[in-house]
Amino acid sequence: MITNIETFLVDVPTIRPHKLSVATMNTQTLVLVRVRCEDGVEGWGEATTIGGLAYGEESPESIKTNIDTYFTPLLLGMDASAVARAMGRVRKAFQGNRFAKCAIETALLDAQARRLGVPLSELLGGRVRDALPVAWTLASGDTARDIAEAEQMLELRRHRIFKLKIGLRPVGQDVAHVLAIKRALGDRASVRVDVNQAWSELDAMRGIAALEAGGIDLIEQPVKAGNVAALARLKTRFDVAIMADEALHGPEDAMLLARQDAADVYAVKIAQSGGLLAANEVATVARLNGIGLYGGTMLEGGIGTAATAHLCATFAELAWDTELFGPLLLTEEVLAEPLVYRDFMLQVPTGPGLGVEIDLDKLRSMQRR
Ligand SMILES: O=C(O)C[C@H]1C=CC(=O)O1
Ligand SMILES: [Mn+2]
Repeated sequence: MITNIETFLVDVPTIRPHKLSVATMNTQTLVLVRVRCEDGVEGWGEATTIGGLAYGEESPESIKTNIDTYFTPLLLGMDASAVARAMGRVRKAFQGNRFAKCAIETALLDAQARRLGVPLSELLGGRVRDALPVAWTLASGDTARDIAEAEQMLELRRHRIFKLKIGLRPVGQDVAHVLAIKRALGDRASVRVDVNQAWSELDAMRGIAALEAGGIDLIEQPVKAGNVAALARLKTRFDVAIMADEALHGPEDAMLLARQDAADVYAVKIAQSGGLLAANEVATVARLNGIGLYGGTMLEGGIGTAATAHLCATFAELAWDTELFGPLLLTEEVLAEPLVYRDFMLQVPTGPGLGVEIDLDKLRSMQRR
């Protein structure tokens, strides 16, 4: 039986400013959920988003309030080991709130996997890989600093895939910035861009042509999420891979984008999808339509990152790797033992459930009050 649900907001400074077209992040607010059960088992989930309300329509504060006010009273007393049944009631009772649903579902699945003594990946169908290649986002806003950061990551053997955040400056300036970085790194790295919806279709036609000619491998969400027709036209027009991110809010969007042949790659994000199982459905739609997969992040800490890693470990094909670097962007760790990044890969935890332990004292000392 579910006996207690607790939510935490934790403000953690980033290691440097992280500049997106929609926000500049100097701190990240982790939204964490602990579900405790009568049998002594507990599970953790995460509902972290980016830039308050700048990126999505759920804020850290609204997620916490909605879980505390609506989800918790509904869930208390339910059978903790009947996860699908509990989530069915949640989905029936509450519209939207994908991040909150993801955190609750993750916590229930973490608890159930611990109860069964298996890694979460085994509840999700079984892992086919133990480590995942991880991209790093260069987003300091400064070309020379980004190149130095990339060189350092290559030297450390931590990342050899780099995603550049653009869309804030005029197209010509952004293109010059990206191509300078690509020229410096050459064939030693895959360089990709994320426009976070900032371009018009005309901007995109100019920008993508230049980026494609300069050897950039992937263009993420160049135009507005709602402009699926433009995304489809860009996919047809260019050879370089086009990835849908903000346009994807779960399995229905995955179907819609596939029907319109709008993207070569899907960024699979568990919170954006409304949970691990919905994210798995997004991946299934992609697979059935010949669309490549990329393990995406909302710059979560160790809990959400581990959860996504367990899901990605079950994908037969993961052609575009992952960007599961969230904890590395933060100055503080909430896990007792940090996730292991080695040889350009994140090692998927092997212990029961998420396979991570939370440092509760530390968490409480950082908790927003
Ligand atoms: O992909 C996004 O839009 C959000 C996020 C993921 C990596 C990063 O730097 O920002
Ligand atoms: Mn993105």
